[in-house]
Amino acid sequence: MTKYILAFDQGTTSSRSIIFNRDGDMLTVAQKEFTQIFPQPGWVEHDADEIWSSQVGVANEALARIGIKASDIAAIGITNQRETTIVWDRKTGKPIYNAIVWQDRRTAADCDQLKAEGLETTFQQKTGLVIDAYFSGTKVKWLLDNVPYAREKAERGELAFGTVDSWLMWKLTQGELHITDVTNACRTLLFNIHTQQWDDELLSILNIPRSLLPEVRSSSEVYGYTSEGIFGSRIPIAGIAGDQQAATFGQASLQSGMAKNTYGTGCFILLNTGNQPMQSNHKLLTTIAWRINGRTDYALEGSVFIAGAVVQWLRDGLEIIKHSADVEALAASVPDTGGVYFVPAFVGLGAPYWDSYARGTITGLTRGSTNAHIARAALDSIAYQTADVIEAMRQDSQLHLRELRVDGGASRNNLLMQFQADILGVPVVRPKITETTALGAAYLAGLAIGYWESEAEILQQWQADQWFEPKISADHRLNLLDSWHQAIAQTRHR
Ligand SMILES: Nc1ncnc2c1ncn2[C@@H]1O[C@H](COP(=O)(O)OP(=O)(O)O)[C@@H](O)[C@H]1O
Ligand SMILES: O=P(O)(O)OC[C@H](O)CO
Repeated sequence: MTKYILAFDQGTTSSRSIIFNRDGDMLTVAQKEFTQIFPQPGWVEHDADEIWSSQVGVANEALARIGIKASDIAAIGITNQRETTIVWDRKTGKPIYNAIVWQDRRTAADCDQLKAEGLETTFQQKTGLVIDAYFSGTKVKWLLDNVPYAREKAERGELAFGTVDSWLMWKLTQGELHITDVTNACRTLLFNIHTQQWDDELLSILNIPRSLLPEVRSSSEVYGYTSEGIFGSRIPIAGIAGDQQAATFGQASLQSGMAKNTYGTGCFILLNTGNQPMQSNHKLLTTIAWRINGRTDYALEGSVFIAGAVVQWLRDGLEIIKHSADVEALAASVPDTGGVYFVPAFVGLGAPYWDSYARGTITGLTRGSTNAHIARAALDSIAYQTADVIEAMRQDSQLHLRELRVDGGASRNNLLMQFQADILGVPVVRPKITETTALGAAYLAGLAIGYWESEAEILQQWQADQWFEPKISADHRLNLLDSWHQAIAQTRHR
């Protein structure tokens, strides 16, 4: 009987389950959006039970669609929205509060306080991260300080913390396993990326008891099996990685110097830097790309908070398009932005600025500006933000990128991809399989059980679909970037 790999891709806006075969072909995708909860401005939550029910629901749907059973699945790989924080009661298995999502800014003032205490270097040297509300650490502290009796319970060892991978693993094994992998652990502000251990000094700064924390494992190994009641028969769970690291793996950016950008709600650019962590001098993150068979690869990451989400705002806020895909035709109806620049700092700015208090700005409007100019400026902003990150990577690593591999919903937009190549002066390449996040998780699981033999096999499976070559002159590029940086300056919080 042919066996398949089932990937769980638990994202910010939807849960997806995708089934792959040995050739890395996608046989089916089942997807379900779930509720986004905005209790206050700047706060974003998910219902952790809905995360679980939607994920298991789409897994069953995917199996049913192609008429296979759990016993036909060789292994499950899990990939997930990162940093999103869940704390649950070990005895009842019930979350003590909603999941606090990576986008949530409620702990921005706590982060300011940590910075004022001069702790930036300590956190950066140990975790590779900047102090920001984006990461899990201050979210866990907030839960312990604000949910009634949470701290007392945590101190008695009654609570468990996990990112979404840990939560899914706990549910899949009915409370048998409380684990995470290094790629998720390294996004918490609590994990030392050099020793690959939870760090007592950081735990004490944030006042988080160690008993809350999951055991940290590699990204590719048989961690355990799904409980019998869930899919009928027990399936090995053999891969875990945060979604951006999984996408880097799925893009076969397996060698130092290779980079990918995923254009979803935000944009996440990861540059593989090989077996040594590279510290950034330009506010990029040093992150673990994966750990396989005792070997750790690292990446430099630039996280941009608003990318495809600016297109959603054109759709839902301004209502100038009906569907996200309509933005391409509207933007292409004008030759350029007519001098309009749009900085979509709706939730502040991520890398390389890390300005929590910047807000969105549109500059250069004239009587001649139209919806089309604004749409084009919105698309361009995605490419400019990426260019800022890649310039910071160039300065940090001295590497000149040979190509940028792209994926994610907005990478379908050819106008955007062409402008991305133009503004970078680097070719952009879109692969045949753009579900690279799920594919990466499938590969990690498959490697652990010998379904795929080696990373060399994975390198061979990656195939380009479309190339976008830079077409504008270096002078034109510099002028555009200069105007963009003037717009950024107007956006910054002073
Ligand atoms: N043709 C398009 N042009 C620009 N943006 C698009 C297009 N199609 C989808 N998007 C944007 O891509 C995002 C969805 O991509 P996806 O990879 O599913 O994101 P996520 O995993 O963050 O939920 C949405 O923000 C949407 O506005
Ligand atoms: O779920 P996505 O694709 O928006 O990715 C979210 C990132 O993991 C946040 O760090």
